[in-house]
Amino acid sequence: MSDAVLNILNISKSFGALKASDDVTLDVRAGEIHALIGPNGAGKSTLIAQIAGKLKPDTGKIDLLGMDVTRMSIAERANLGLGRTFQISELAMAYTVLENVMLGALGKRGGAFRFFKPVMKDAELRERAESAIERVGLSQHMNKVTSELSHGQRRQLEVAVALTLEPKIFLMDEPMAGMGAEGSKMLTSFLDELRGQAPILLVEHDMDAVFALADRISVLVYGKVIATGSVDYIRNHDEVRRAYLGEEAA
Ligand SMILES: Nc1ncnc2c1ncn2[C@@H]1O[C@H](COP(=O)(O)OP(=O)(O)OP(=O)(O)O)[C@@H](O)[C@H]1O
Repeated sequence: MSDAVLNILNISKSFGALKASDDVTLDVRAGEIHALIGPNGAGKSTLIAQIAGKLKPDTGKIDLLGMDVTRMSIAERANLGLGRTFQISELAMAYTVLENVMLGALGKRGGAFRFFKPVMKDAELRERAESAIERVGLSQHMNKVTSELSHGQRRQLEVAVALTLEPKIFLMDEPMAGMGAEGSKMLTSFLDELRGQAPILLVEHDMDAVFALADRISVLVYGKVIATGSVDYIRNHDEVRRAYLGEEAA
């Protein structure tokens, strides 16, 4: 049996006449960071949305841990172990770091927001949240209100929220976006370590981060995967250089 945690098989998705995903097949294997790169509008976010369950593919199949999840809801996929970093807008800005992470853990239990207060006293949940916060290096900011965090710290917080769900795989859509050089470096080393816990499908424009982290890279152009392979293979791939990397790979 293959060690693929996620298998995307012949996925296609059109918006009117536009094929945003065109017969995409790729897998994410245990222990790896698989980067998905491509020019603006290539269909990276559309593909991630189909894996997460936000969009339904027109054709094709998505297997997660050997189960066909193509028709499952976002919540069902999350419960199976599909973690994704939330967009910043999904964090509750008026709440503390700890409260945000506990809210995330609560989601896993199917609880409701109105039960939040008693939940804050739930020792097991709190412990899980605190350990996730520690793992991303935000312990000293545990009781800070989220709106007071820097952009980079909010990114770390998103990962902590995802970690409480004990994901078997992570989807990350441009985690480096808006980070300064120092923040990117820190996040790069964190993701490097995280792959040991759960493999990552990483959409990222920051090529330094991609080349530093990826075990494999898939290149999407006009909705199609034009190449999949190691960093060296992709850097030296003629069509990829023409379509996307240009001088960057030189
Ligand atoms: N809901 C939608 N309705 C119509 N067209 C859409 C929709 N979502 C995406 N598209 C189009 O599908 C194509 C792929 O978009 P997508 O956002 O997936 O690309 P991307 O590779 O993530 O781009 P970027 O790197 O700029 O984020 C684009 O041409 C986009 O305009």
